[in-house]
Amino acid sequence: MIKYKRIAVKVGSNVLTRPDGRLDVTRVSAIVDQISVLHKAGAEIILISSGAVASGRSEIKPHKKLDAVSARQLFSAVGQAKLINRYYELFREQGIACGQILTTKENFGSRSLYLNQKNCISVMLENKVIPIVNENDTTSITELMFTDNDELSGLMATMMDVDALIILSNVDGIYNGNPSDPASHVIRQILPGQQDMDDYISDQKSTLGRGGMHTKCAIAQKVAAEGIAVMIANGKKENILLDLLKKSETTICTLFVPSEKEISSVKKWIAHSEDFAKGVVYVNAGAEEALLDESKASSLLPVGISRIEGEFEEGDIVKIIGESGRTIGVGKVQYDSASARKLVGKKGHKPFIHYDYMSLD
Ligand SMILES: Nc1ncnc2c1ncn2[C@@H]1O[C@H](COP(=O)(O)OP(=O)(O)O)[C@@H](O)[C@H]1O
Ligand SMILES: N[C@@H](CCC(=O)OP(=O)(O)O)C(=O)O
Repeated sequence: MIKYKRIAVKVGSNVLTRPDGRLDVTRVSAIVDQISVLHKAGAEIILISSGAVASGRSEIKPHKKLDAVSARQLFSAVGQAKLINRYYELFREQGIACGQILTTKENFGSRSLYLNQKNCISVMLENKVIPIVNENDTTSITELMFTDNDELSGLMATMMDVDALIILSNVDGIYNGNPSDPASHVIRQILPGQQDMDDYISDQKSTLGRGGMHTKCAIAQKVAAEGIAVMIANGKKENILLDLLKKSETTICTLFVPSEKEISSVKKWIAHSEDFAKGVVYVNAGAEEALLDESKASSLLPVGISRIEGEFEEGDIVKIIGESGRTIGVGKVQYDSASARKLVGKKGHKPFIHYDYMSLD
């Protein structure tokens, strides 16, 4: 019996490649076998798989030295084809259909693109097809790339309302010190709103990883705050996925305990939309206090605004900043910037951001 119905599984580059950089077909096969068991037991799995750049790099030797962007484009174009081909054949041997989704950060930037993408994955799941998601590294513009696939997996987990997100890396979880120091151990559980983890985590990364443990941890905390259980575990261990789900008490990982607070799906989208903010709204002290008062739900009214920056349309996302300069949150606006500027500080108008369309930090 599996505890979770819908699960997002993210597999890092290092899990899927050998020390010499080649695709580790045995590991890919082991991951596919475990996902197949879960799929056959009735779980809906969304696989977020890195490994395109790493598998392309070992496949092709460029004629001349390439700049970073060209190298990423070339290696991912070749590597993604190789990777998805492996997955396709391995899932087919299990009698399971899989499909490829290559996405970019822009696809999360507007509600319509977001819902379109959500629809695609929903229809795949309804038809028992396993979605295999990766960033489209061939067309992603450097400034608009996901920090790494951990960020992408967090967005996917929230968008698809999964019950659990499992992040498979090359370490057993988050250590309370340097993972290679025998004196440090894996932190087994992190409660909602718990401590700042930065003291434990170094900037050290695995050889092929992009974001490192800092992003993994920040994403995991954000996703858990939205009610989704998150586990960081070692994808190189035999049967790790099945053990995490069937022998959770005894399997080493870092579990981010999900918050019990109910959050609407639009609020979840807004919570992950800060990078797409088209403008900034500065609020006065009274409005800041009202917004941050957890005992009641307050919308942001024009009377609480002191200044507006940027040009935006109704329905765009803006960042909310308090008098001290601190970012309070983000929200979807009910005015365009020109109309809003005319109403700054004025009473008796509809909310600039309704509470239901606001996510506070
Ligand atoms: N406190 C910590 N606990 C665990 N790993 C850590 C810690 N601090 C830094 N790391 C590094 O984070 C790496 C995993 O992140 P990353 O390189 O992004 O992997 P992936 O390819 O799986 O996304 C580990 O290999 C480890 O070197
Ligand atoms: N989209 C890239 C993934 C880069 C990345 O985020 O890697 P990782 O930190 O190992 O999950 C690829 O497939 O190579």
